[in-house]
Amino acid sequence: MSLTSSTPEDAARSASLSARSLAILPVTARNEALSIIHQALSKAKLEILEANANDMTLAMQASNSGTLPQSLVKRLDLSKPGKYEDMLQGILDVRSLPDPLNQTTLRTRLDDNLELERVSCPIGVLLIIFEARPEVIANIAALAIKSGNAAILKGGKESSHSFEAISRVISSALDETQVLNQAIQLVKTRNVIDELLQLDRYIDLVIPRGGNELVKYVKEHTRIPVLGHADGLCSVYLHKDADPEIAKRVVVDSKCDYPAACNAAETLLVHADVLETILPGVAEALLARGVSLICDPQSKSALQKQLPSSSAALLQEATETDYDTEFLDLKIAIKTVPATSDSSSPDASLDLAISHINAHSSSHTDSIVTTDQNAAEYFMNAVDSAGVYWNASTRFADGMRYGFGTEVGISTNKIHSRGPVGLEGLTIYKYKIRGQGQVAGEYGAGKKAYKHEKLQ
Ligand SMILES: NC(=O)C1=CN([C@@H]2O[C@H](COP(=O)(O)OP(=O)(O)OC[C@H]3O[C@@H](n4cnc5c(N)ncnc54)[C@H](OP(=O)(O)O)[C@@H]3O)[C@@H](O)[C@H]2O)C=CC1
Ligand SMILES: N[C@@H](CCC(=O)OP(=O)(O)O)C(=O)O
Repeated sequence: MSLTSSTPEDAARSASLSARSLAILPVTARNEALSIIHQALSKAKLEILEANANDMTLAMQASNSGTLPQSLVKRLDLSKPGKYEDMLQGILDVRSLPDPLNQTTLRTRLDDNLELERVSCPIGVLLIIFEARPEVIANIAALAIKSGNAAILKGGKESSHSFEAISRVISSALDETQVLNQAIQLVKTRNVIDELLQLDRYIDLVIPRGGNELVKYVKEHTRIPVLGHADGLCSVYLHKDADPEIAKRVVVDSKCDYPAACNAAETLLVHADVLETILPGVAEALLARGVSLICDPQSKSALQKQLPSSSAALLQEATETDYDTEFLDLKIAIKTVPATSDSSSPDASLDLAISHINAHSSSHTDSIVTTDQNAAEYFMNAVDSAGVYWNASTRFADGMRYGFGTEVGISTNKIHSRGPVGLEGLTIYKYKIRGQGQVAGEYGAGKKAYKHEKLQ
C-alpha cells in the first residue's frame, strides 16, 4: 500500500499496472497476502487503537461543541468491544472463501473445436471513497486483494490518524507478499478526488460510500462507472396479522442494534388494525431503549390511549419530512397504513405500505412483519429495494451476515451489484473462445451453421 504517490495520476497509473499483475496471481498468493495482513494488524492492535483514540478525542470535542454528529463518533470508535476482532475475523473469512476468479459461468460449443466460455475476472482499479469508519480500510483491502483488484482508498477526514496507522501496517505487510505494494493506494484528502475522477483511462469503477450528496457529486463529475453506496432510509411494516413478539424483536433490533448504521430502520409503518393491539408493546420496548417516537396523528392518539401517561407524554408529532429523514439516531418515524379495501386489489393496505416504501425509502433494505406468507411474498416482490425481508431485522443487510466475509458497503445502485458488495460484486467476466483457426465468414446463410450446444 502506498501512502505517498506523488500525484493522483501517478497513484492511478501505478494502481493500474499493479492490477494487471494482481489479476494473474494464483489464489494461494492472494490468500497468503491476507494471512500476512491479518498477522500484522493483530500485532499492531495497540498502536492502531492509540491512533484511533487521537481521532476520537478530536471527534468528541467537535461533537460536544455541536459540529459533528454523534452517529459519526460512533462509527469512528474502533475500541468498542469486539470491533477490532471483527475486523480481523473479516480478513480470515474472506481468505477462506472460494476463489472468485476464473470461475466458468457458461460454456457453449459454437462448432466442432470452437468453444465459448464465460469466466469471472477482476474489474481492475477501484476508487473507493468512504466515511470515517476505520475498519472499512481493512475490509476493502481484503476484498480487493482476494478479488484481484487494485484499489485507491479515501476515508473520512475524521478517521485520518486511524486510517494512516492501519495503512502503514498494511503497507509494510504487503512488502512481504507477492501483491505489489501499489495495488492498494491511499489518498488522504478530498482535494485529489476531482482529478482522480477524470482518470478514466486508469480507473475502472468508483464506489462512493456515504451520504446522498457524495454519491450525487461523484456521479455528476466523472465518466467512470459509479457503484453508489448511498444512505439507508429503511422501513419496517407491521401488517395487520403481525405476530406481536416478532414485531417487537424485529423493530427493536432494526432500530437499536446500531442506530448509526445505514441499515438501521428509520420508519415504522403500522396497519391501522394493530395500532391499539401490537403497536403499544412495540412502542414500550422502543421507549425502554431510549428511542424517540415521532408519530402521525392516528398512531399518536392510539398510543396515548394505550400507554401509561408517563410514556405517552414522550410521544412527538411527525411532519411529512420525517418520513424522508435518515435519523441515524435513536428516533423512528411512525406512520399509519389505513385499513382500506379496494375491489381491484386483494390487499389494498399492503399496496399502500408498498407504495409508501417505494416512494420514500432509499431502496436499501425494507422488512415486513406478518404471519401471512402470501402477503410477505407479495411485499418482497413488489418492494424495489436491494434487501426485502420477512419477519427479520433490517440489520441483516451486511456482507459478513450474508456470508461474504465482509463488505465494501451496501450498494444502492441497481447495476452491476446490489446490496452488500463482497467478492462477487467486485468481479466481472470475460468471454474466452478456443478455436482452431475458424473464421466468422465461414458461417451464415448457405454456409456452415453454428451448433450452440450448452456444455457443462
Ligand atoms: N450504503 C452504504 O454502504 C453506506 C452508507 N452510508 C451512509 O453515509 C452517510 C454517513 O456518512 P457521512 O459521514 O455523512 O459521509 P459523507 O458522505 O459526508 O462522507 C463520506 C466520504 O465522502 C467524502 N466526500 C464527501 N463529499 C465529497 C465530495 N464532494 N468530494 C470528494 N469527497 C467527498 C468524505 O470526505 P471528507 O471526510 O474528507 O469530507 C468522506 O471520505 C449516511 O447517510 C449513511 O447511511 C455510510 C456507510 C455505508
Ligand atoms: N453493514 C454494516 C453497516 C454498513 C454501514 O453502512 O454502516 P455505516 O457506515 O455505519 O452507515 C453493519 O451492518 O454494521
